[in-house]
Amino acid sequence: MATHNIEDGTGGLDASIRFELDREENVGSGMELSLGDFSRLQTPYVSMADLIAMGTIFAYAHCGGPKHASIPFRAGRIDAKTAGPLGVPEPQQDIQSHIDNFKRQGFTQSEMIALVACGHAVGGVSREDFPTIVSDKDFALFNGDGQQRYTRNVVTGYLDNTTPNPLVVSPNATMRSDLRIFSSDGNVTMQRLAQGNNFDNECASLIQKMIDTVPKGVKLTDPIMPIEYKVGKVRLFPSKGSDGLKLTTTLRTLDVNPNRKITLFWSDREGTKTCPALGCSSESIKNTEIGNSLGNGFGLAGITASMYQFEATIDSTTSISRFWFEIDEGDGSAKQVINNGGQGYGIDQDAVLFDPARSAQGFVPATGPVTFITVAVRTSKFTSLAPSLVTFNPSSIPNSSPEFLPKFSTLDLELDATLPPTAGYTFFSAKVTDPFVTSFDVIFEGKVMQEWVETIEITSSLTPGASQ
Ligand code: HEM
Repeated sequence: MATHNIEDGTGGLDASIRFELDREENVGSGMELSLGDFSRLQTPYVSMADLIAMGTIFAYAHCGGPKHASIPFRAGRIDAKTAGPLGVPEPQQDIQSHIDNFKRQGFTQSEMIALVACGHAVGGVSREDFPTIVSDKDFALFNGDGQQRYTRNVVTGYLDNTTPNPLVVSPNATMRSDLRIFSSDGNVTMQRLAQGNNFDNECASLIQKMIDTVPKGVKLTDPIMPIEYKVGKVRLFPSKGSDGLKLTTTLRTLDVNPNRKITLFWSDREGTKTCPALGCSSESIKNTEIGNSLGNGFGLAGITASMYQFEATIDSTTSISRFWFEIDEGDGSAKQVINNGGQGYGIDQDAVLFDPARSAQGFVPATGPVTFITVAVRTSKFTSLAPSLVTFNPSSIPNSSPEFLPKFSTLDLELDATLPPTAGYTFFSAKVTDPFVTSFDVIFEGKVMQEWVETIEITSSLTPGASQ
């Protein structure tokens, strides 16, 4: 975001760093390593810039950032297609350059002082990148805590002259940028940060301001908070053991109640031949507690949530048009219906379906790691055109450059003679040999029929030695 210019709205957190790694001002391998880590989480819907913002929030929490000052996440950042202007501040620059640089980005002098202190509340300087700052060890921490964790010691240690921060005490006075910055207003800001919870609170709001600094025209969402009931991915496919269809989905609730029972209801696609007027039903088959660690957004927000799994058998002749849930908390209170404001959750089509039961991942001796993807097409809808896939490799690995740009590829499916037609469906399969593909869309007659199927949804393994 150091490229932002508040006057003309250009630059900001747009992941242009991926095209700027060879610049002098971006010395070191840290950025490339972080981009490599984040890149695997890119999806067709989540930009690298959003991942950098989210990574900052998680890093802050995981390094011991305070729970009372967590940073809200807003989404919607758009990745730059090319490098941005120069602008990352460097330690040898004079104080006026730093004040001007931060002003260009939209930060006052006092905000600059606090933000630099917040940034340097974790991490340190490595000798390899800055031998003129650190010469006696490989890595010198900013804080006097001796540990890689967030601490306001970067402020208190500076004020009481015990800080080991190399950008304050380096023998090379030219490189003491933190000293020049922290003292630039006569320590007024640093004194304020040392009081009460000021450091935690100001860091949270300034780091939020930093990650929400985006180019003009990019519109960020409101902070993303978990909704009370969240329906997960829905898959409908011909059952393997019977002549029916299988529907799998999940419902996430925001708390844990061991007495809770959730039932899935659905209505037919082709009228009400088999389901009673109030719908067919199936109880959840499993529930799992999620979110009790910092590893996900629930943990960060201090919430423990539950995920209920459903696996219902549907008559393939009547099929399914919509579904809903009924929740019994088991405490005598009235049952609650979760039905998308009365409309139910729709199944938009049952003609072309990704089939997780007939798809598999594994290792084929001749080819290496492979994913066999099967798609079921309602035999009555099948013309002569087979479905195809658009696959997504988030970081173009193994042929990736340090830019870690995602790669889309098209792959045709072929009629699969090993899978006899079942429940009115004919099966088509494709072999994906790129082990880095993380998701795909299923296309039929030029339309996206199944969007963003993730390869982690394929849980079956190939029998060793299979060649399929
Ligand atoms: C005038 C402004 C700044 C200067 C001159 C500066 C300078 C530096 C230098 C020289 C390093 C060592 C990098 C290395 O060894 O490869 C560093 C590390 C770091 N800086 Fe800054 N910085 C500034 C502002 C910021 C800001 C605003 C933040 C974030 C809010 C920040 C966060 C960090 C972090 C987290 C590290 C540790 C990286 C690690 O441990 O690998 N810095 N900074």
